[in-house]
Amino acid sequence: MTSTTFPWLKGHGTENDFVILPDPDGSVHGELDAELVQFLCDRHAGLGADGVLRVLEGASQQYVEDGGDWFMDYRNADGSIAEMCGNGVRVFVRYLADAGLIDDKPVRVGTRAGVKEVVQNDDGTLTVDMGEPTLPGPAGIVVTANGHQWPALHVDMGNPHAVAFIDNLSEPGNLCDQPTWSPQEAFPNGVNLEFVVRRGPYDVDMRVHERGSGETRSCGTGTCAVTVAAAKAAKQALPVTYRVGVPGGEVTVTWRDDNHLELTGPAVLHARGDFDRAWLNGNSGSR
Ligand SMILES: N[C@@H](CCC[C@H](N)C(=O)O)C(=O)O
Repeated sequence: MTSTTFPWLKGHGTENDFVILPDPDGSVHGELDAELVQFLCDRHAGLGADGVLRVLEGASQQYVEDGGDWFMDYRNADGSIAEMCGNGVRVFVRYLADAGLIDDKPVRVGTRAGVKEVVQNDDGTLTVDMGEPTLPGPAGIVVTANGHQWPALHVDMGNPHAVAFIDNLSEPGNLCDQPTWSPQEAFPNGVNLEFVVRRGPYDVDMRVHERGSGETRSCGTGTCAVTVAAAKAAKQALPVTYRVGVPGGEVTVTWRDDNHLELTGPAVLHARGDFDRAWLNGNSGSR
């Protein structure tokens, strides 16, 4: 039996924004359903967000075998489940700290892409050990947007990314429209698409079309995928650190010599409230 009202918060990491749903033992939302996620993320009829972060205590989680102190149950705006969210996990830990649920020690957050350790830095940023990238291929992936085509590199950060280097960030046009890729079989479960301009040896800017959310103002796993693609393209030795600019700000990504990626960036909480499920039921006929 799920509760009639439930608390929510809003937060963002470089303007990749999320509805946070505290649900320590899973009793508030039960099996979080896609329709509720879609409603909460709706920018006109709901609260508006790129995704939902449900906060579960590690002990109650059932999704990852190797544990974690907390579990981040991440959903895209369309209600689909994704393995990992690099901006979301920083916002998740910001919430835990703000709620007094953790101290200032590193926290281990379970995700569907394994456990991620997050450190709160003295300057207010958070650093996430994002783990190792893989480059599953195949070679010859092509991404098409706005009548342009680019070769792209498949980088897996627990979730799938295709990274294309372009000349100008306006070339992909209106990324509200879904870009396409070939071969289709390269990404049977969909893909996050990054469009990148190199500004310097360790400096890039990007836009992203996220699987399940459309164009967003930032994507943390995407900034890691882009760092991998950029460092590989330039044949740079590890460790290497990049500044990655996104429409909503910038982050720093280090590809360490142990092959792990480390993502550092801000996380902000900016609103909270209580939601009455009756409103959802009452409004469902008018959508
Ligand atoms: N915005 C996130 C990524 C969220 C998941 C992605 N849309 C997917 O479906 O894989 C990030 O900051 O990493």
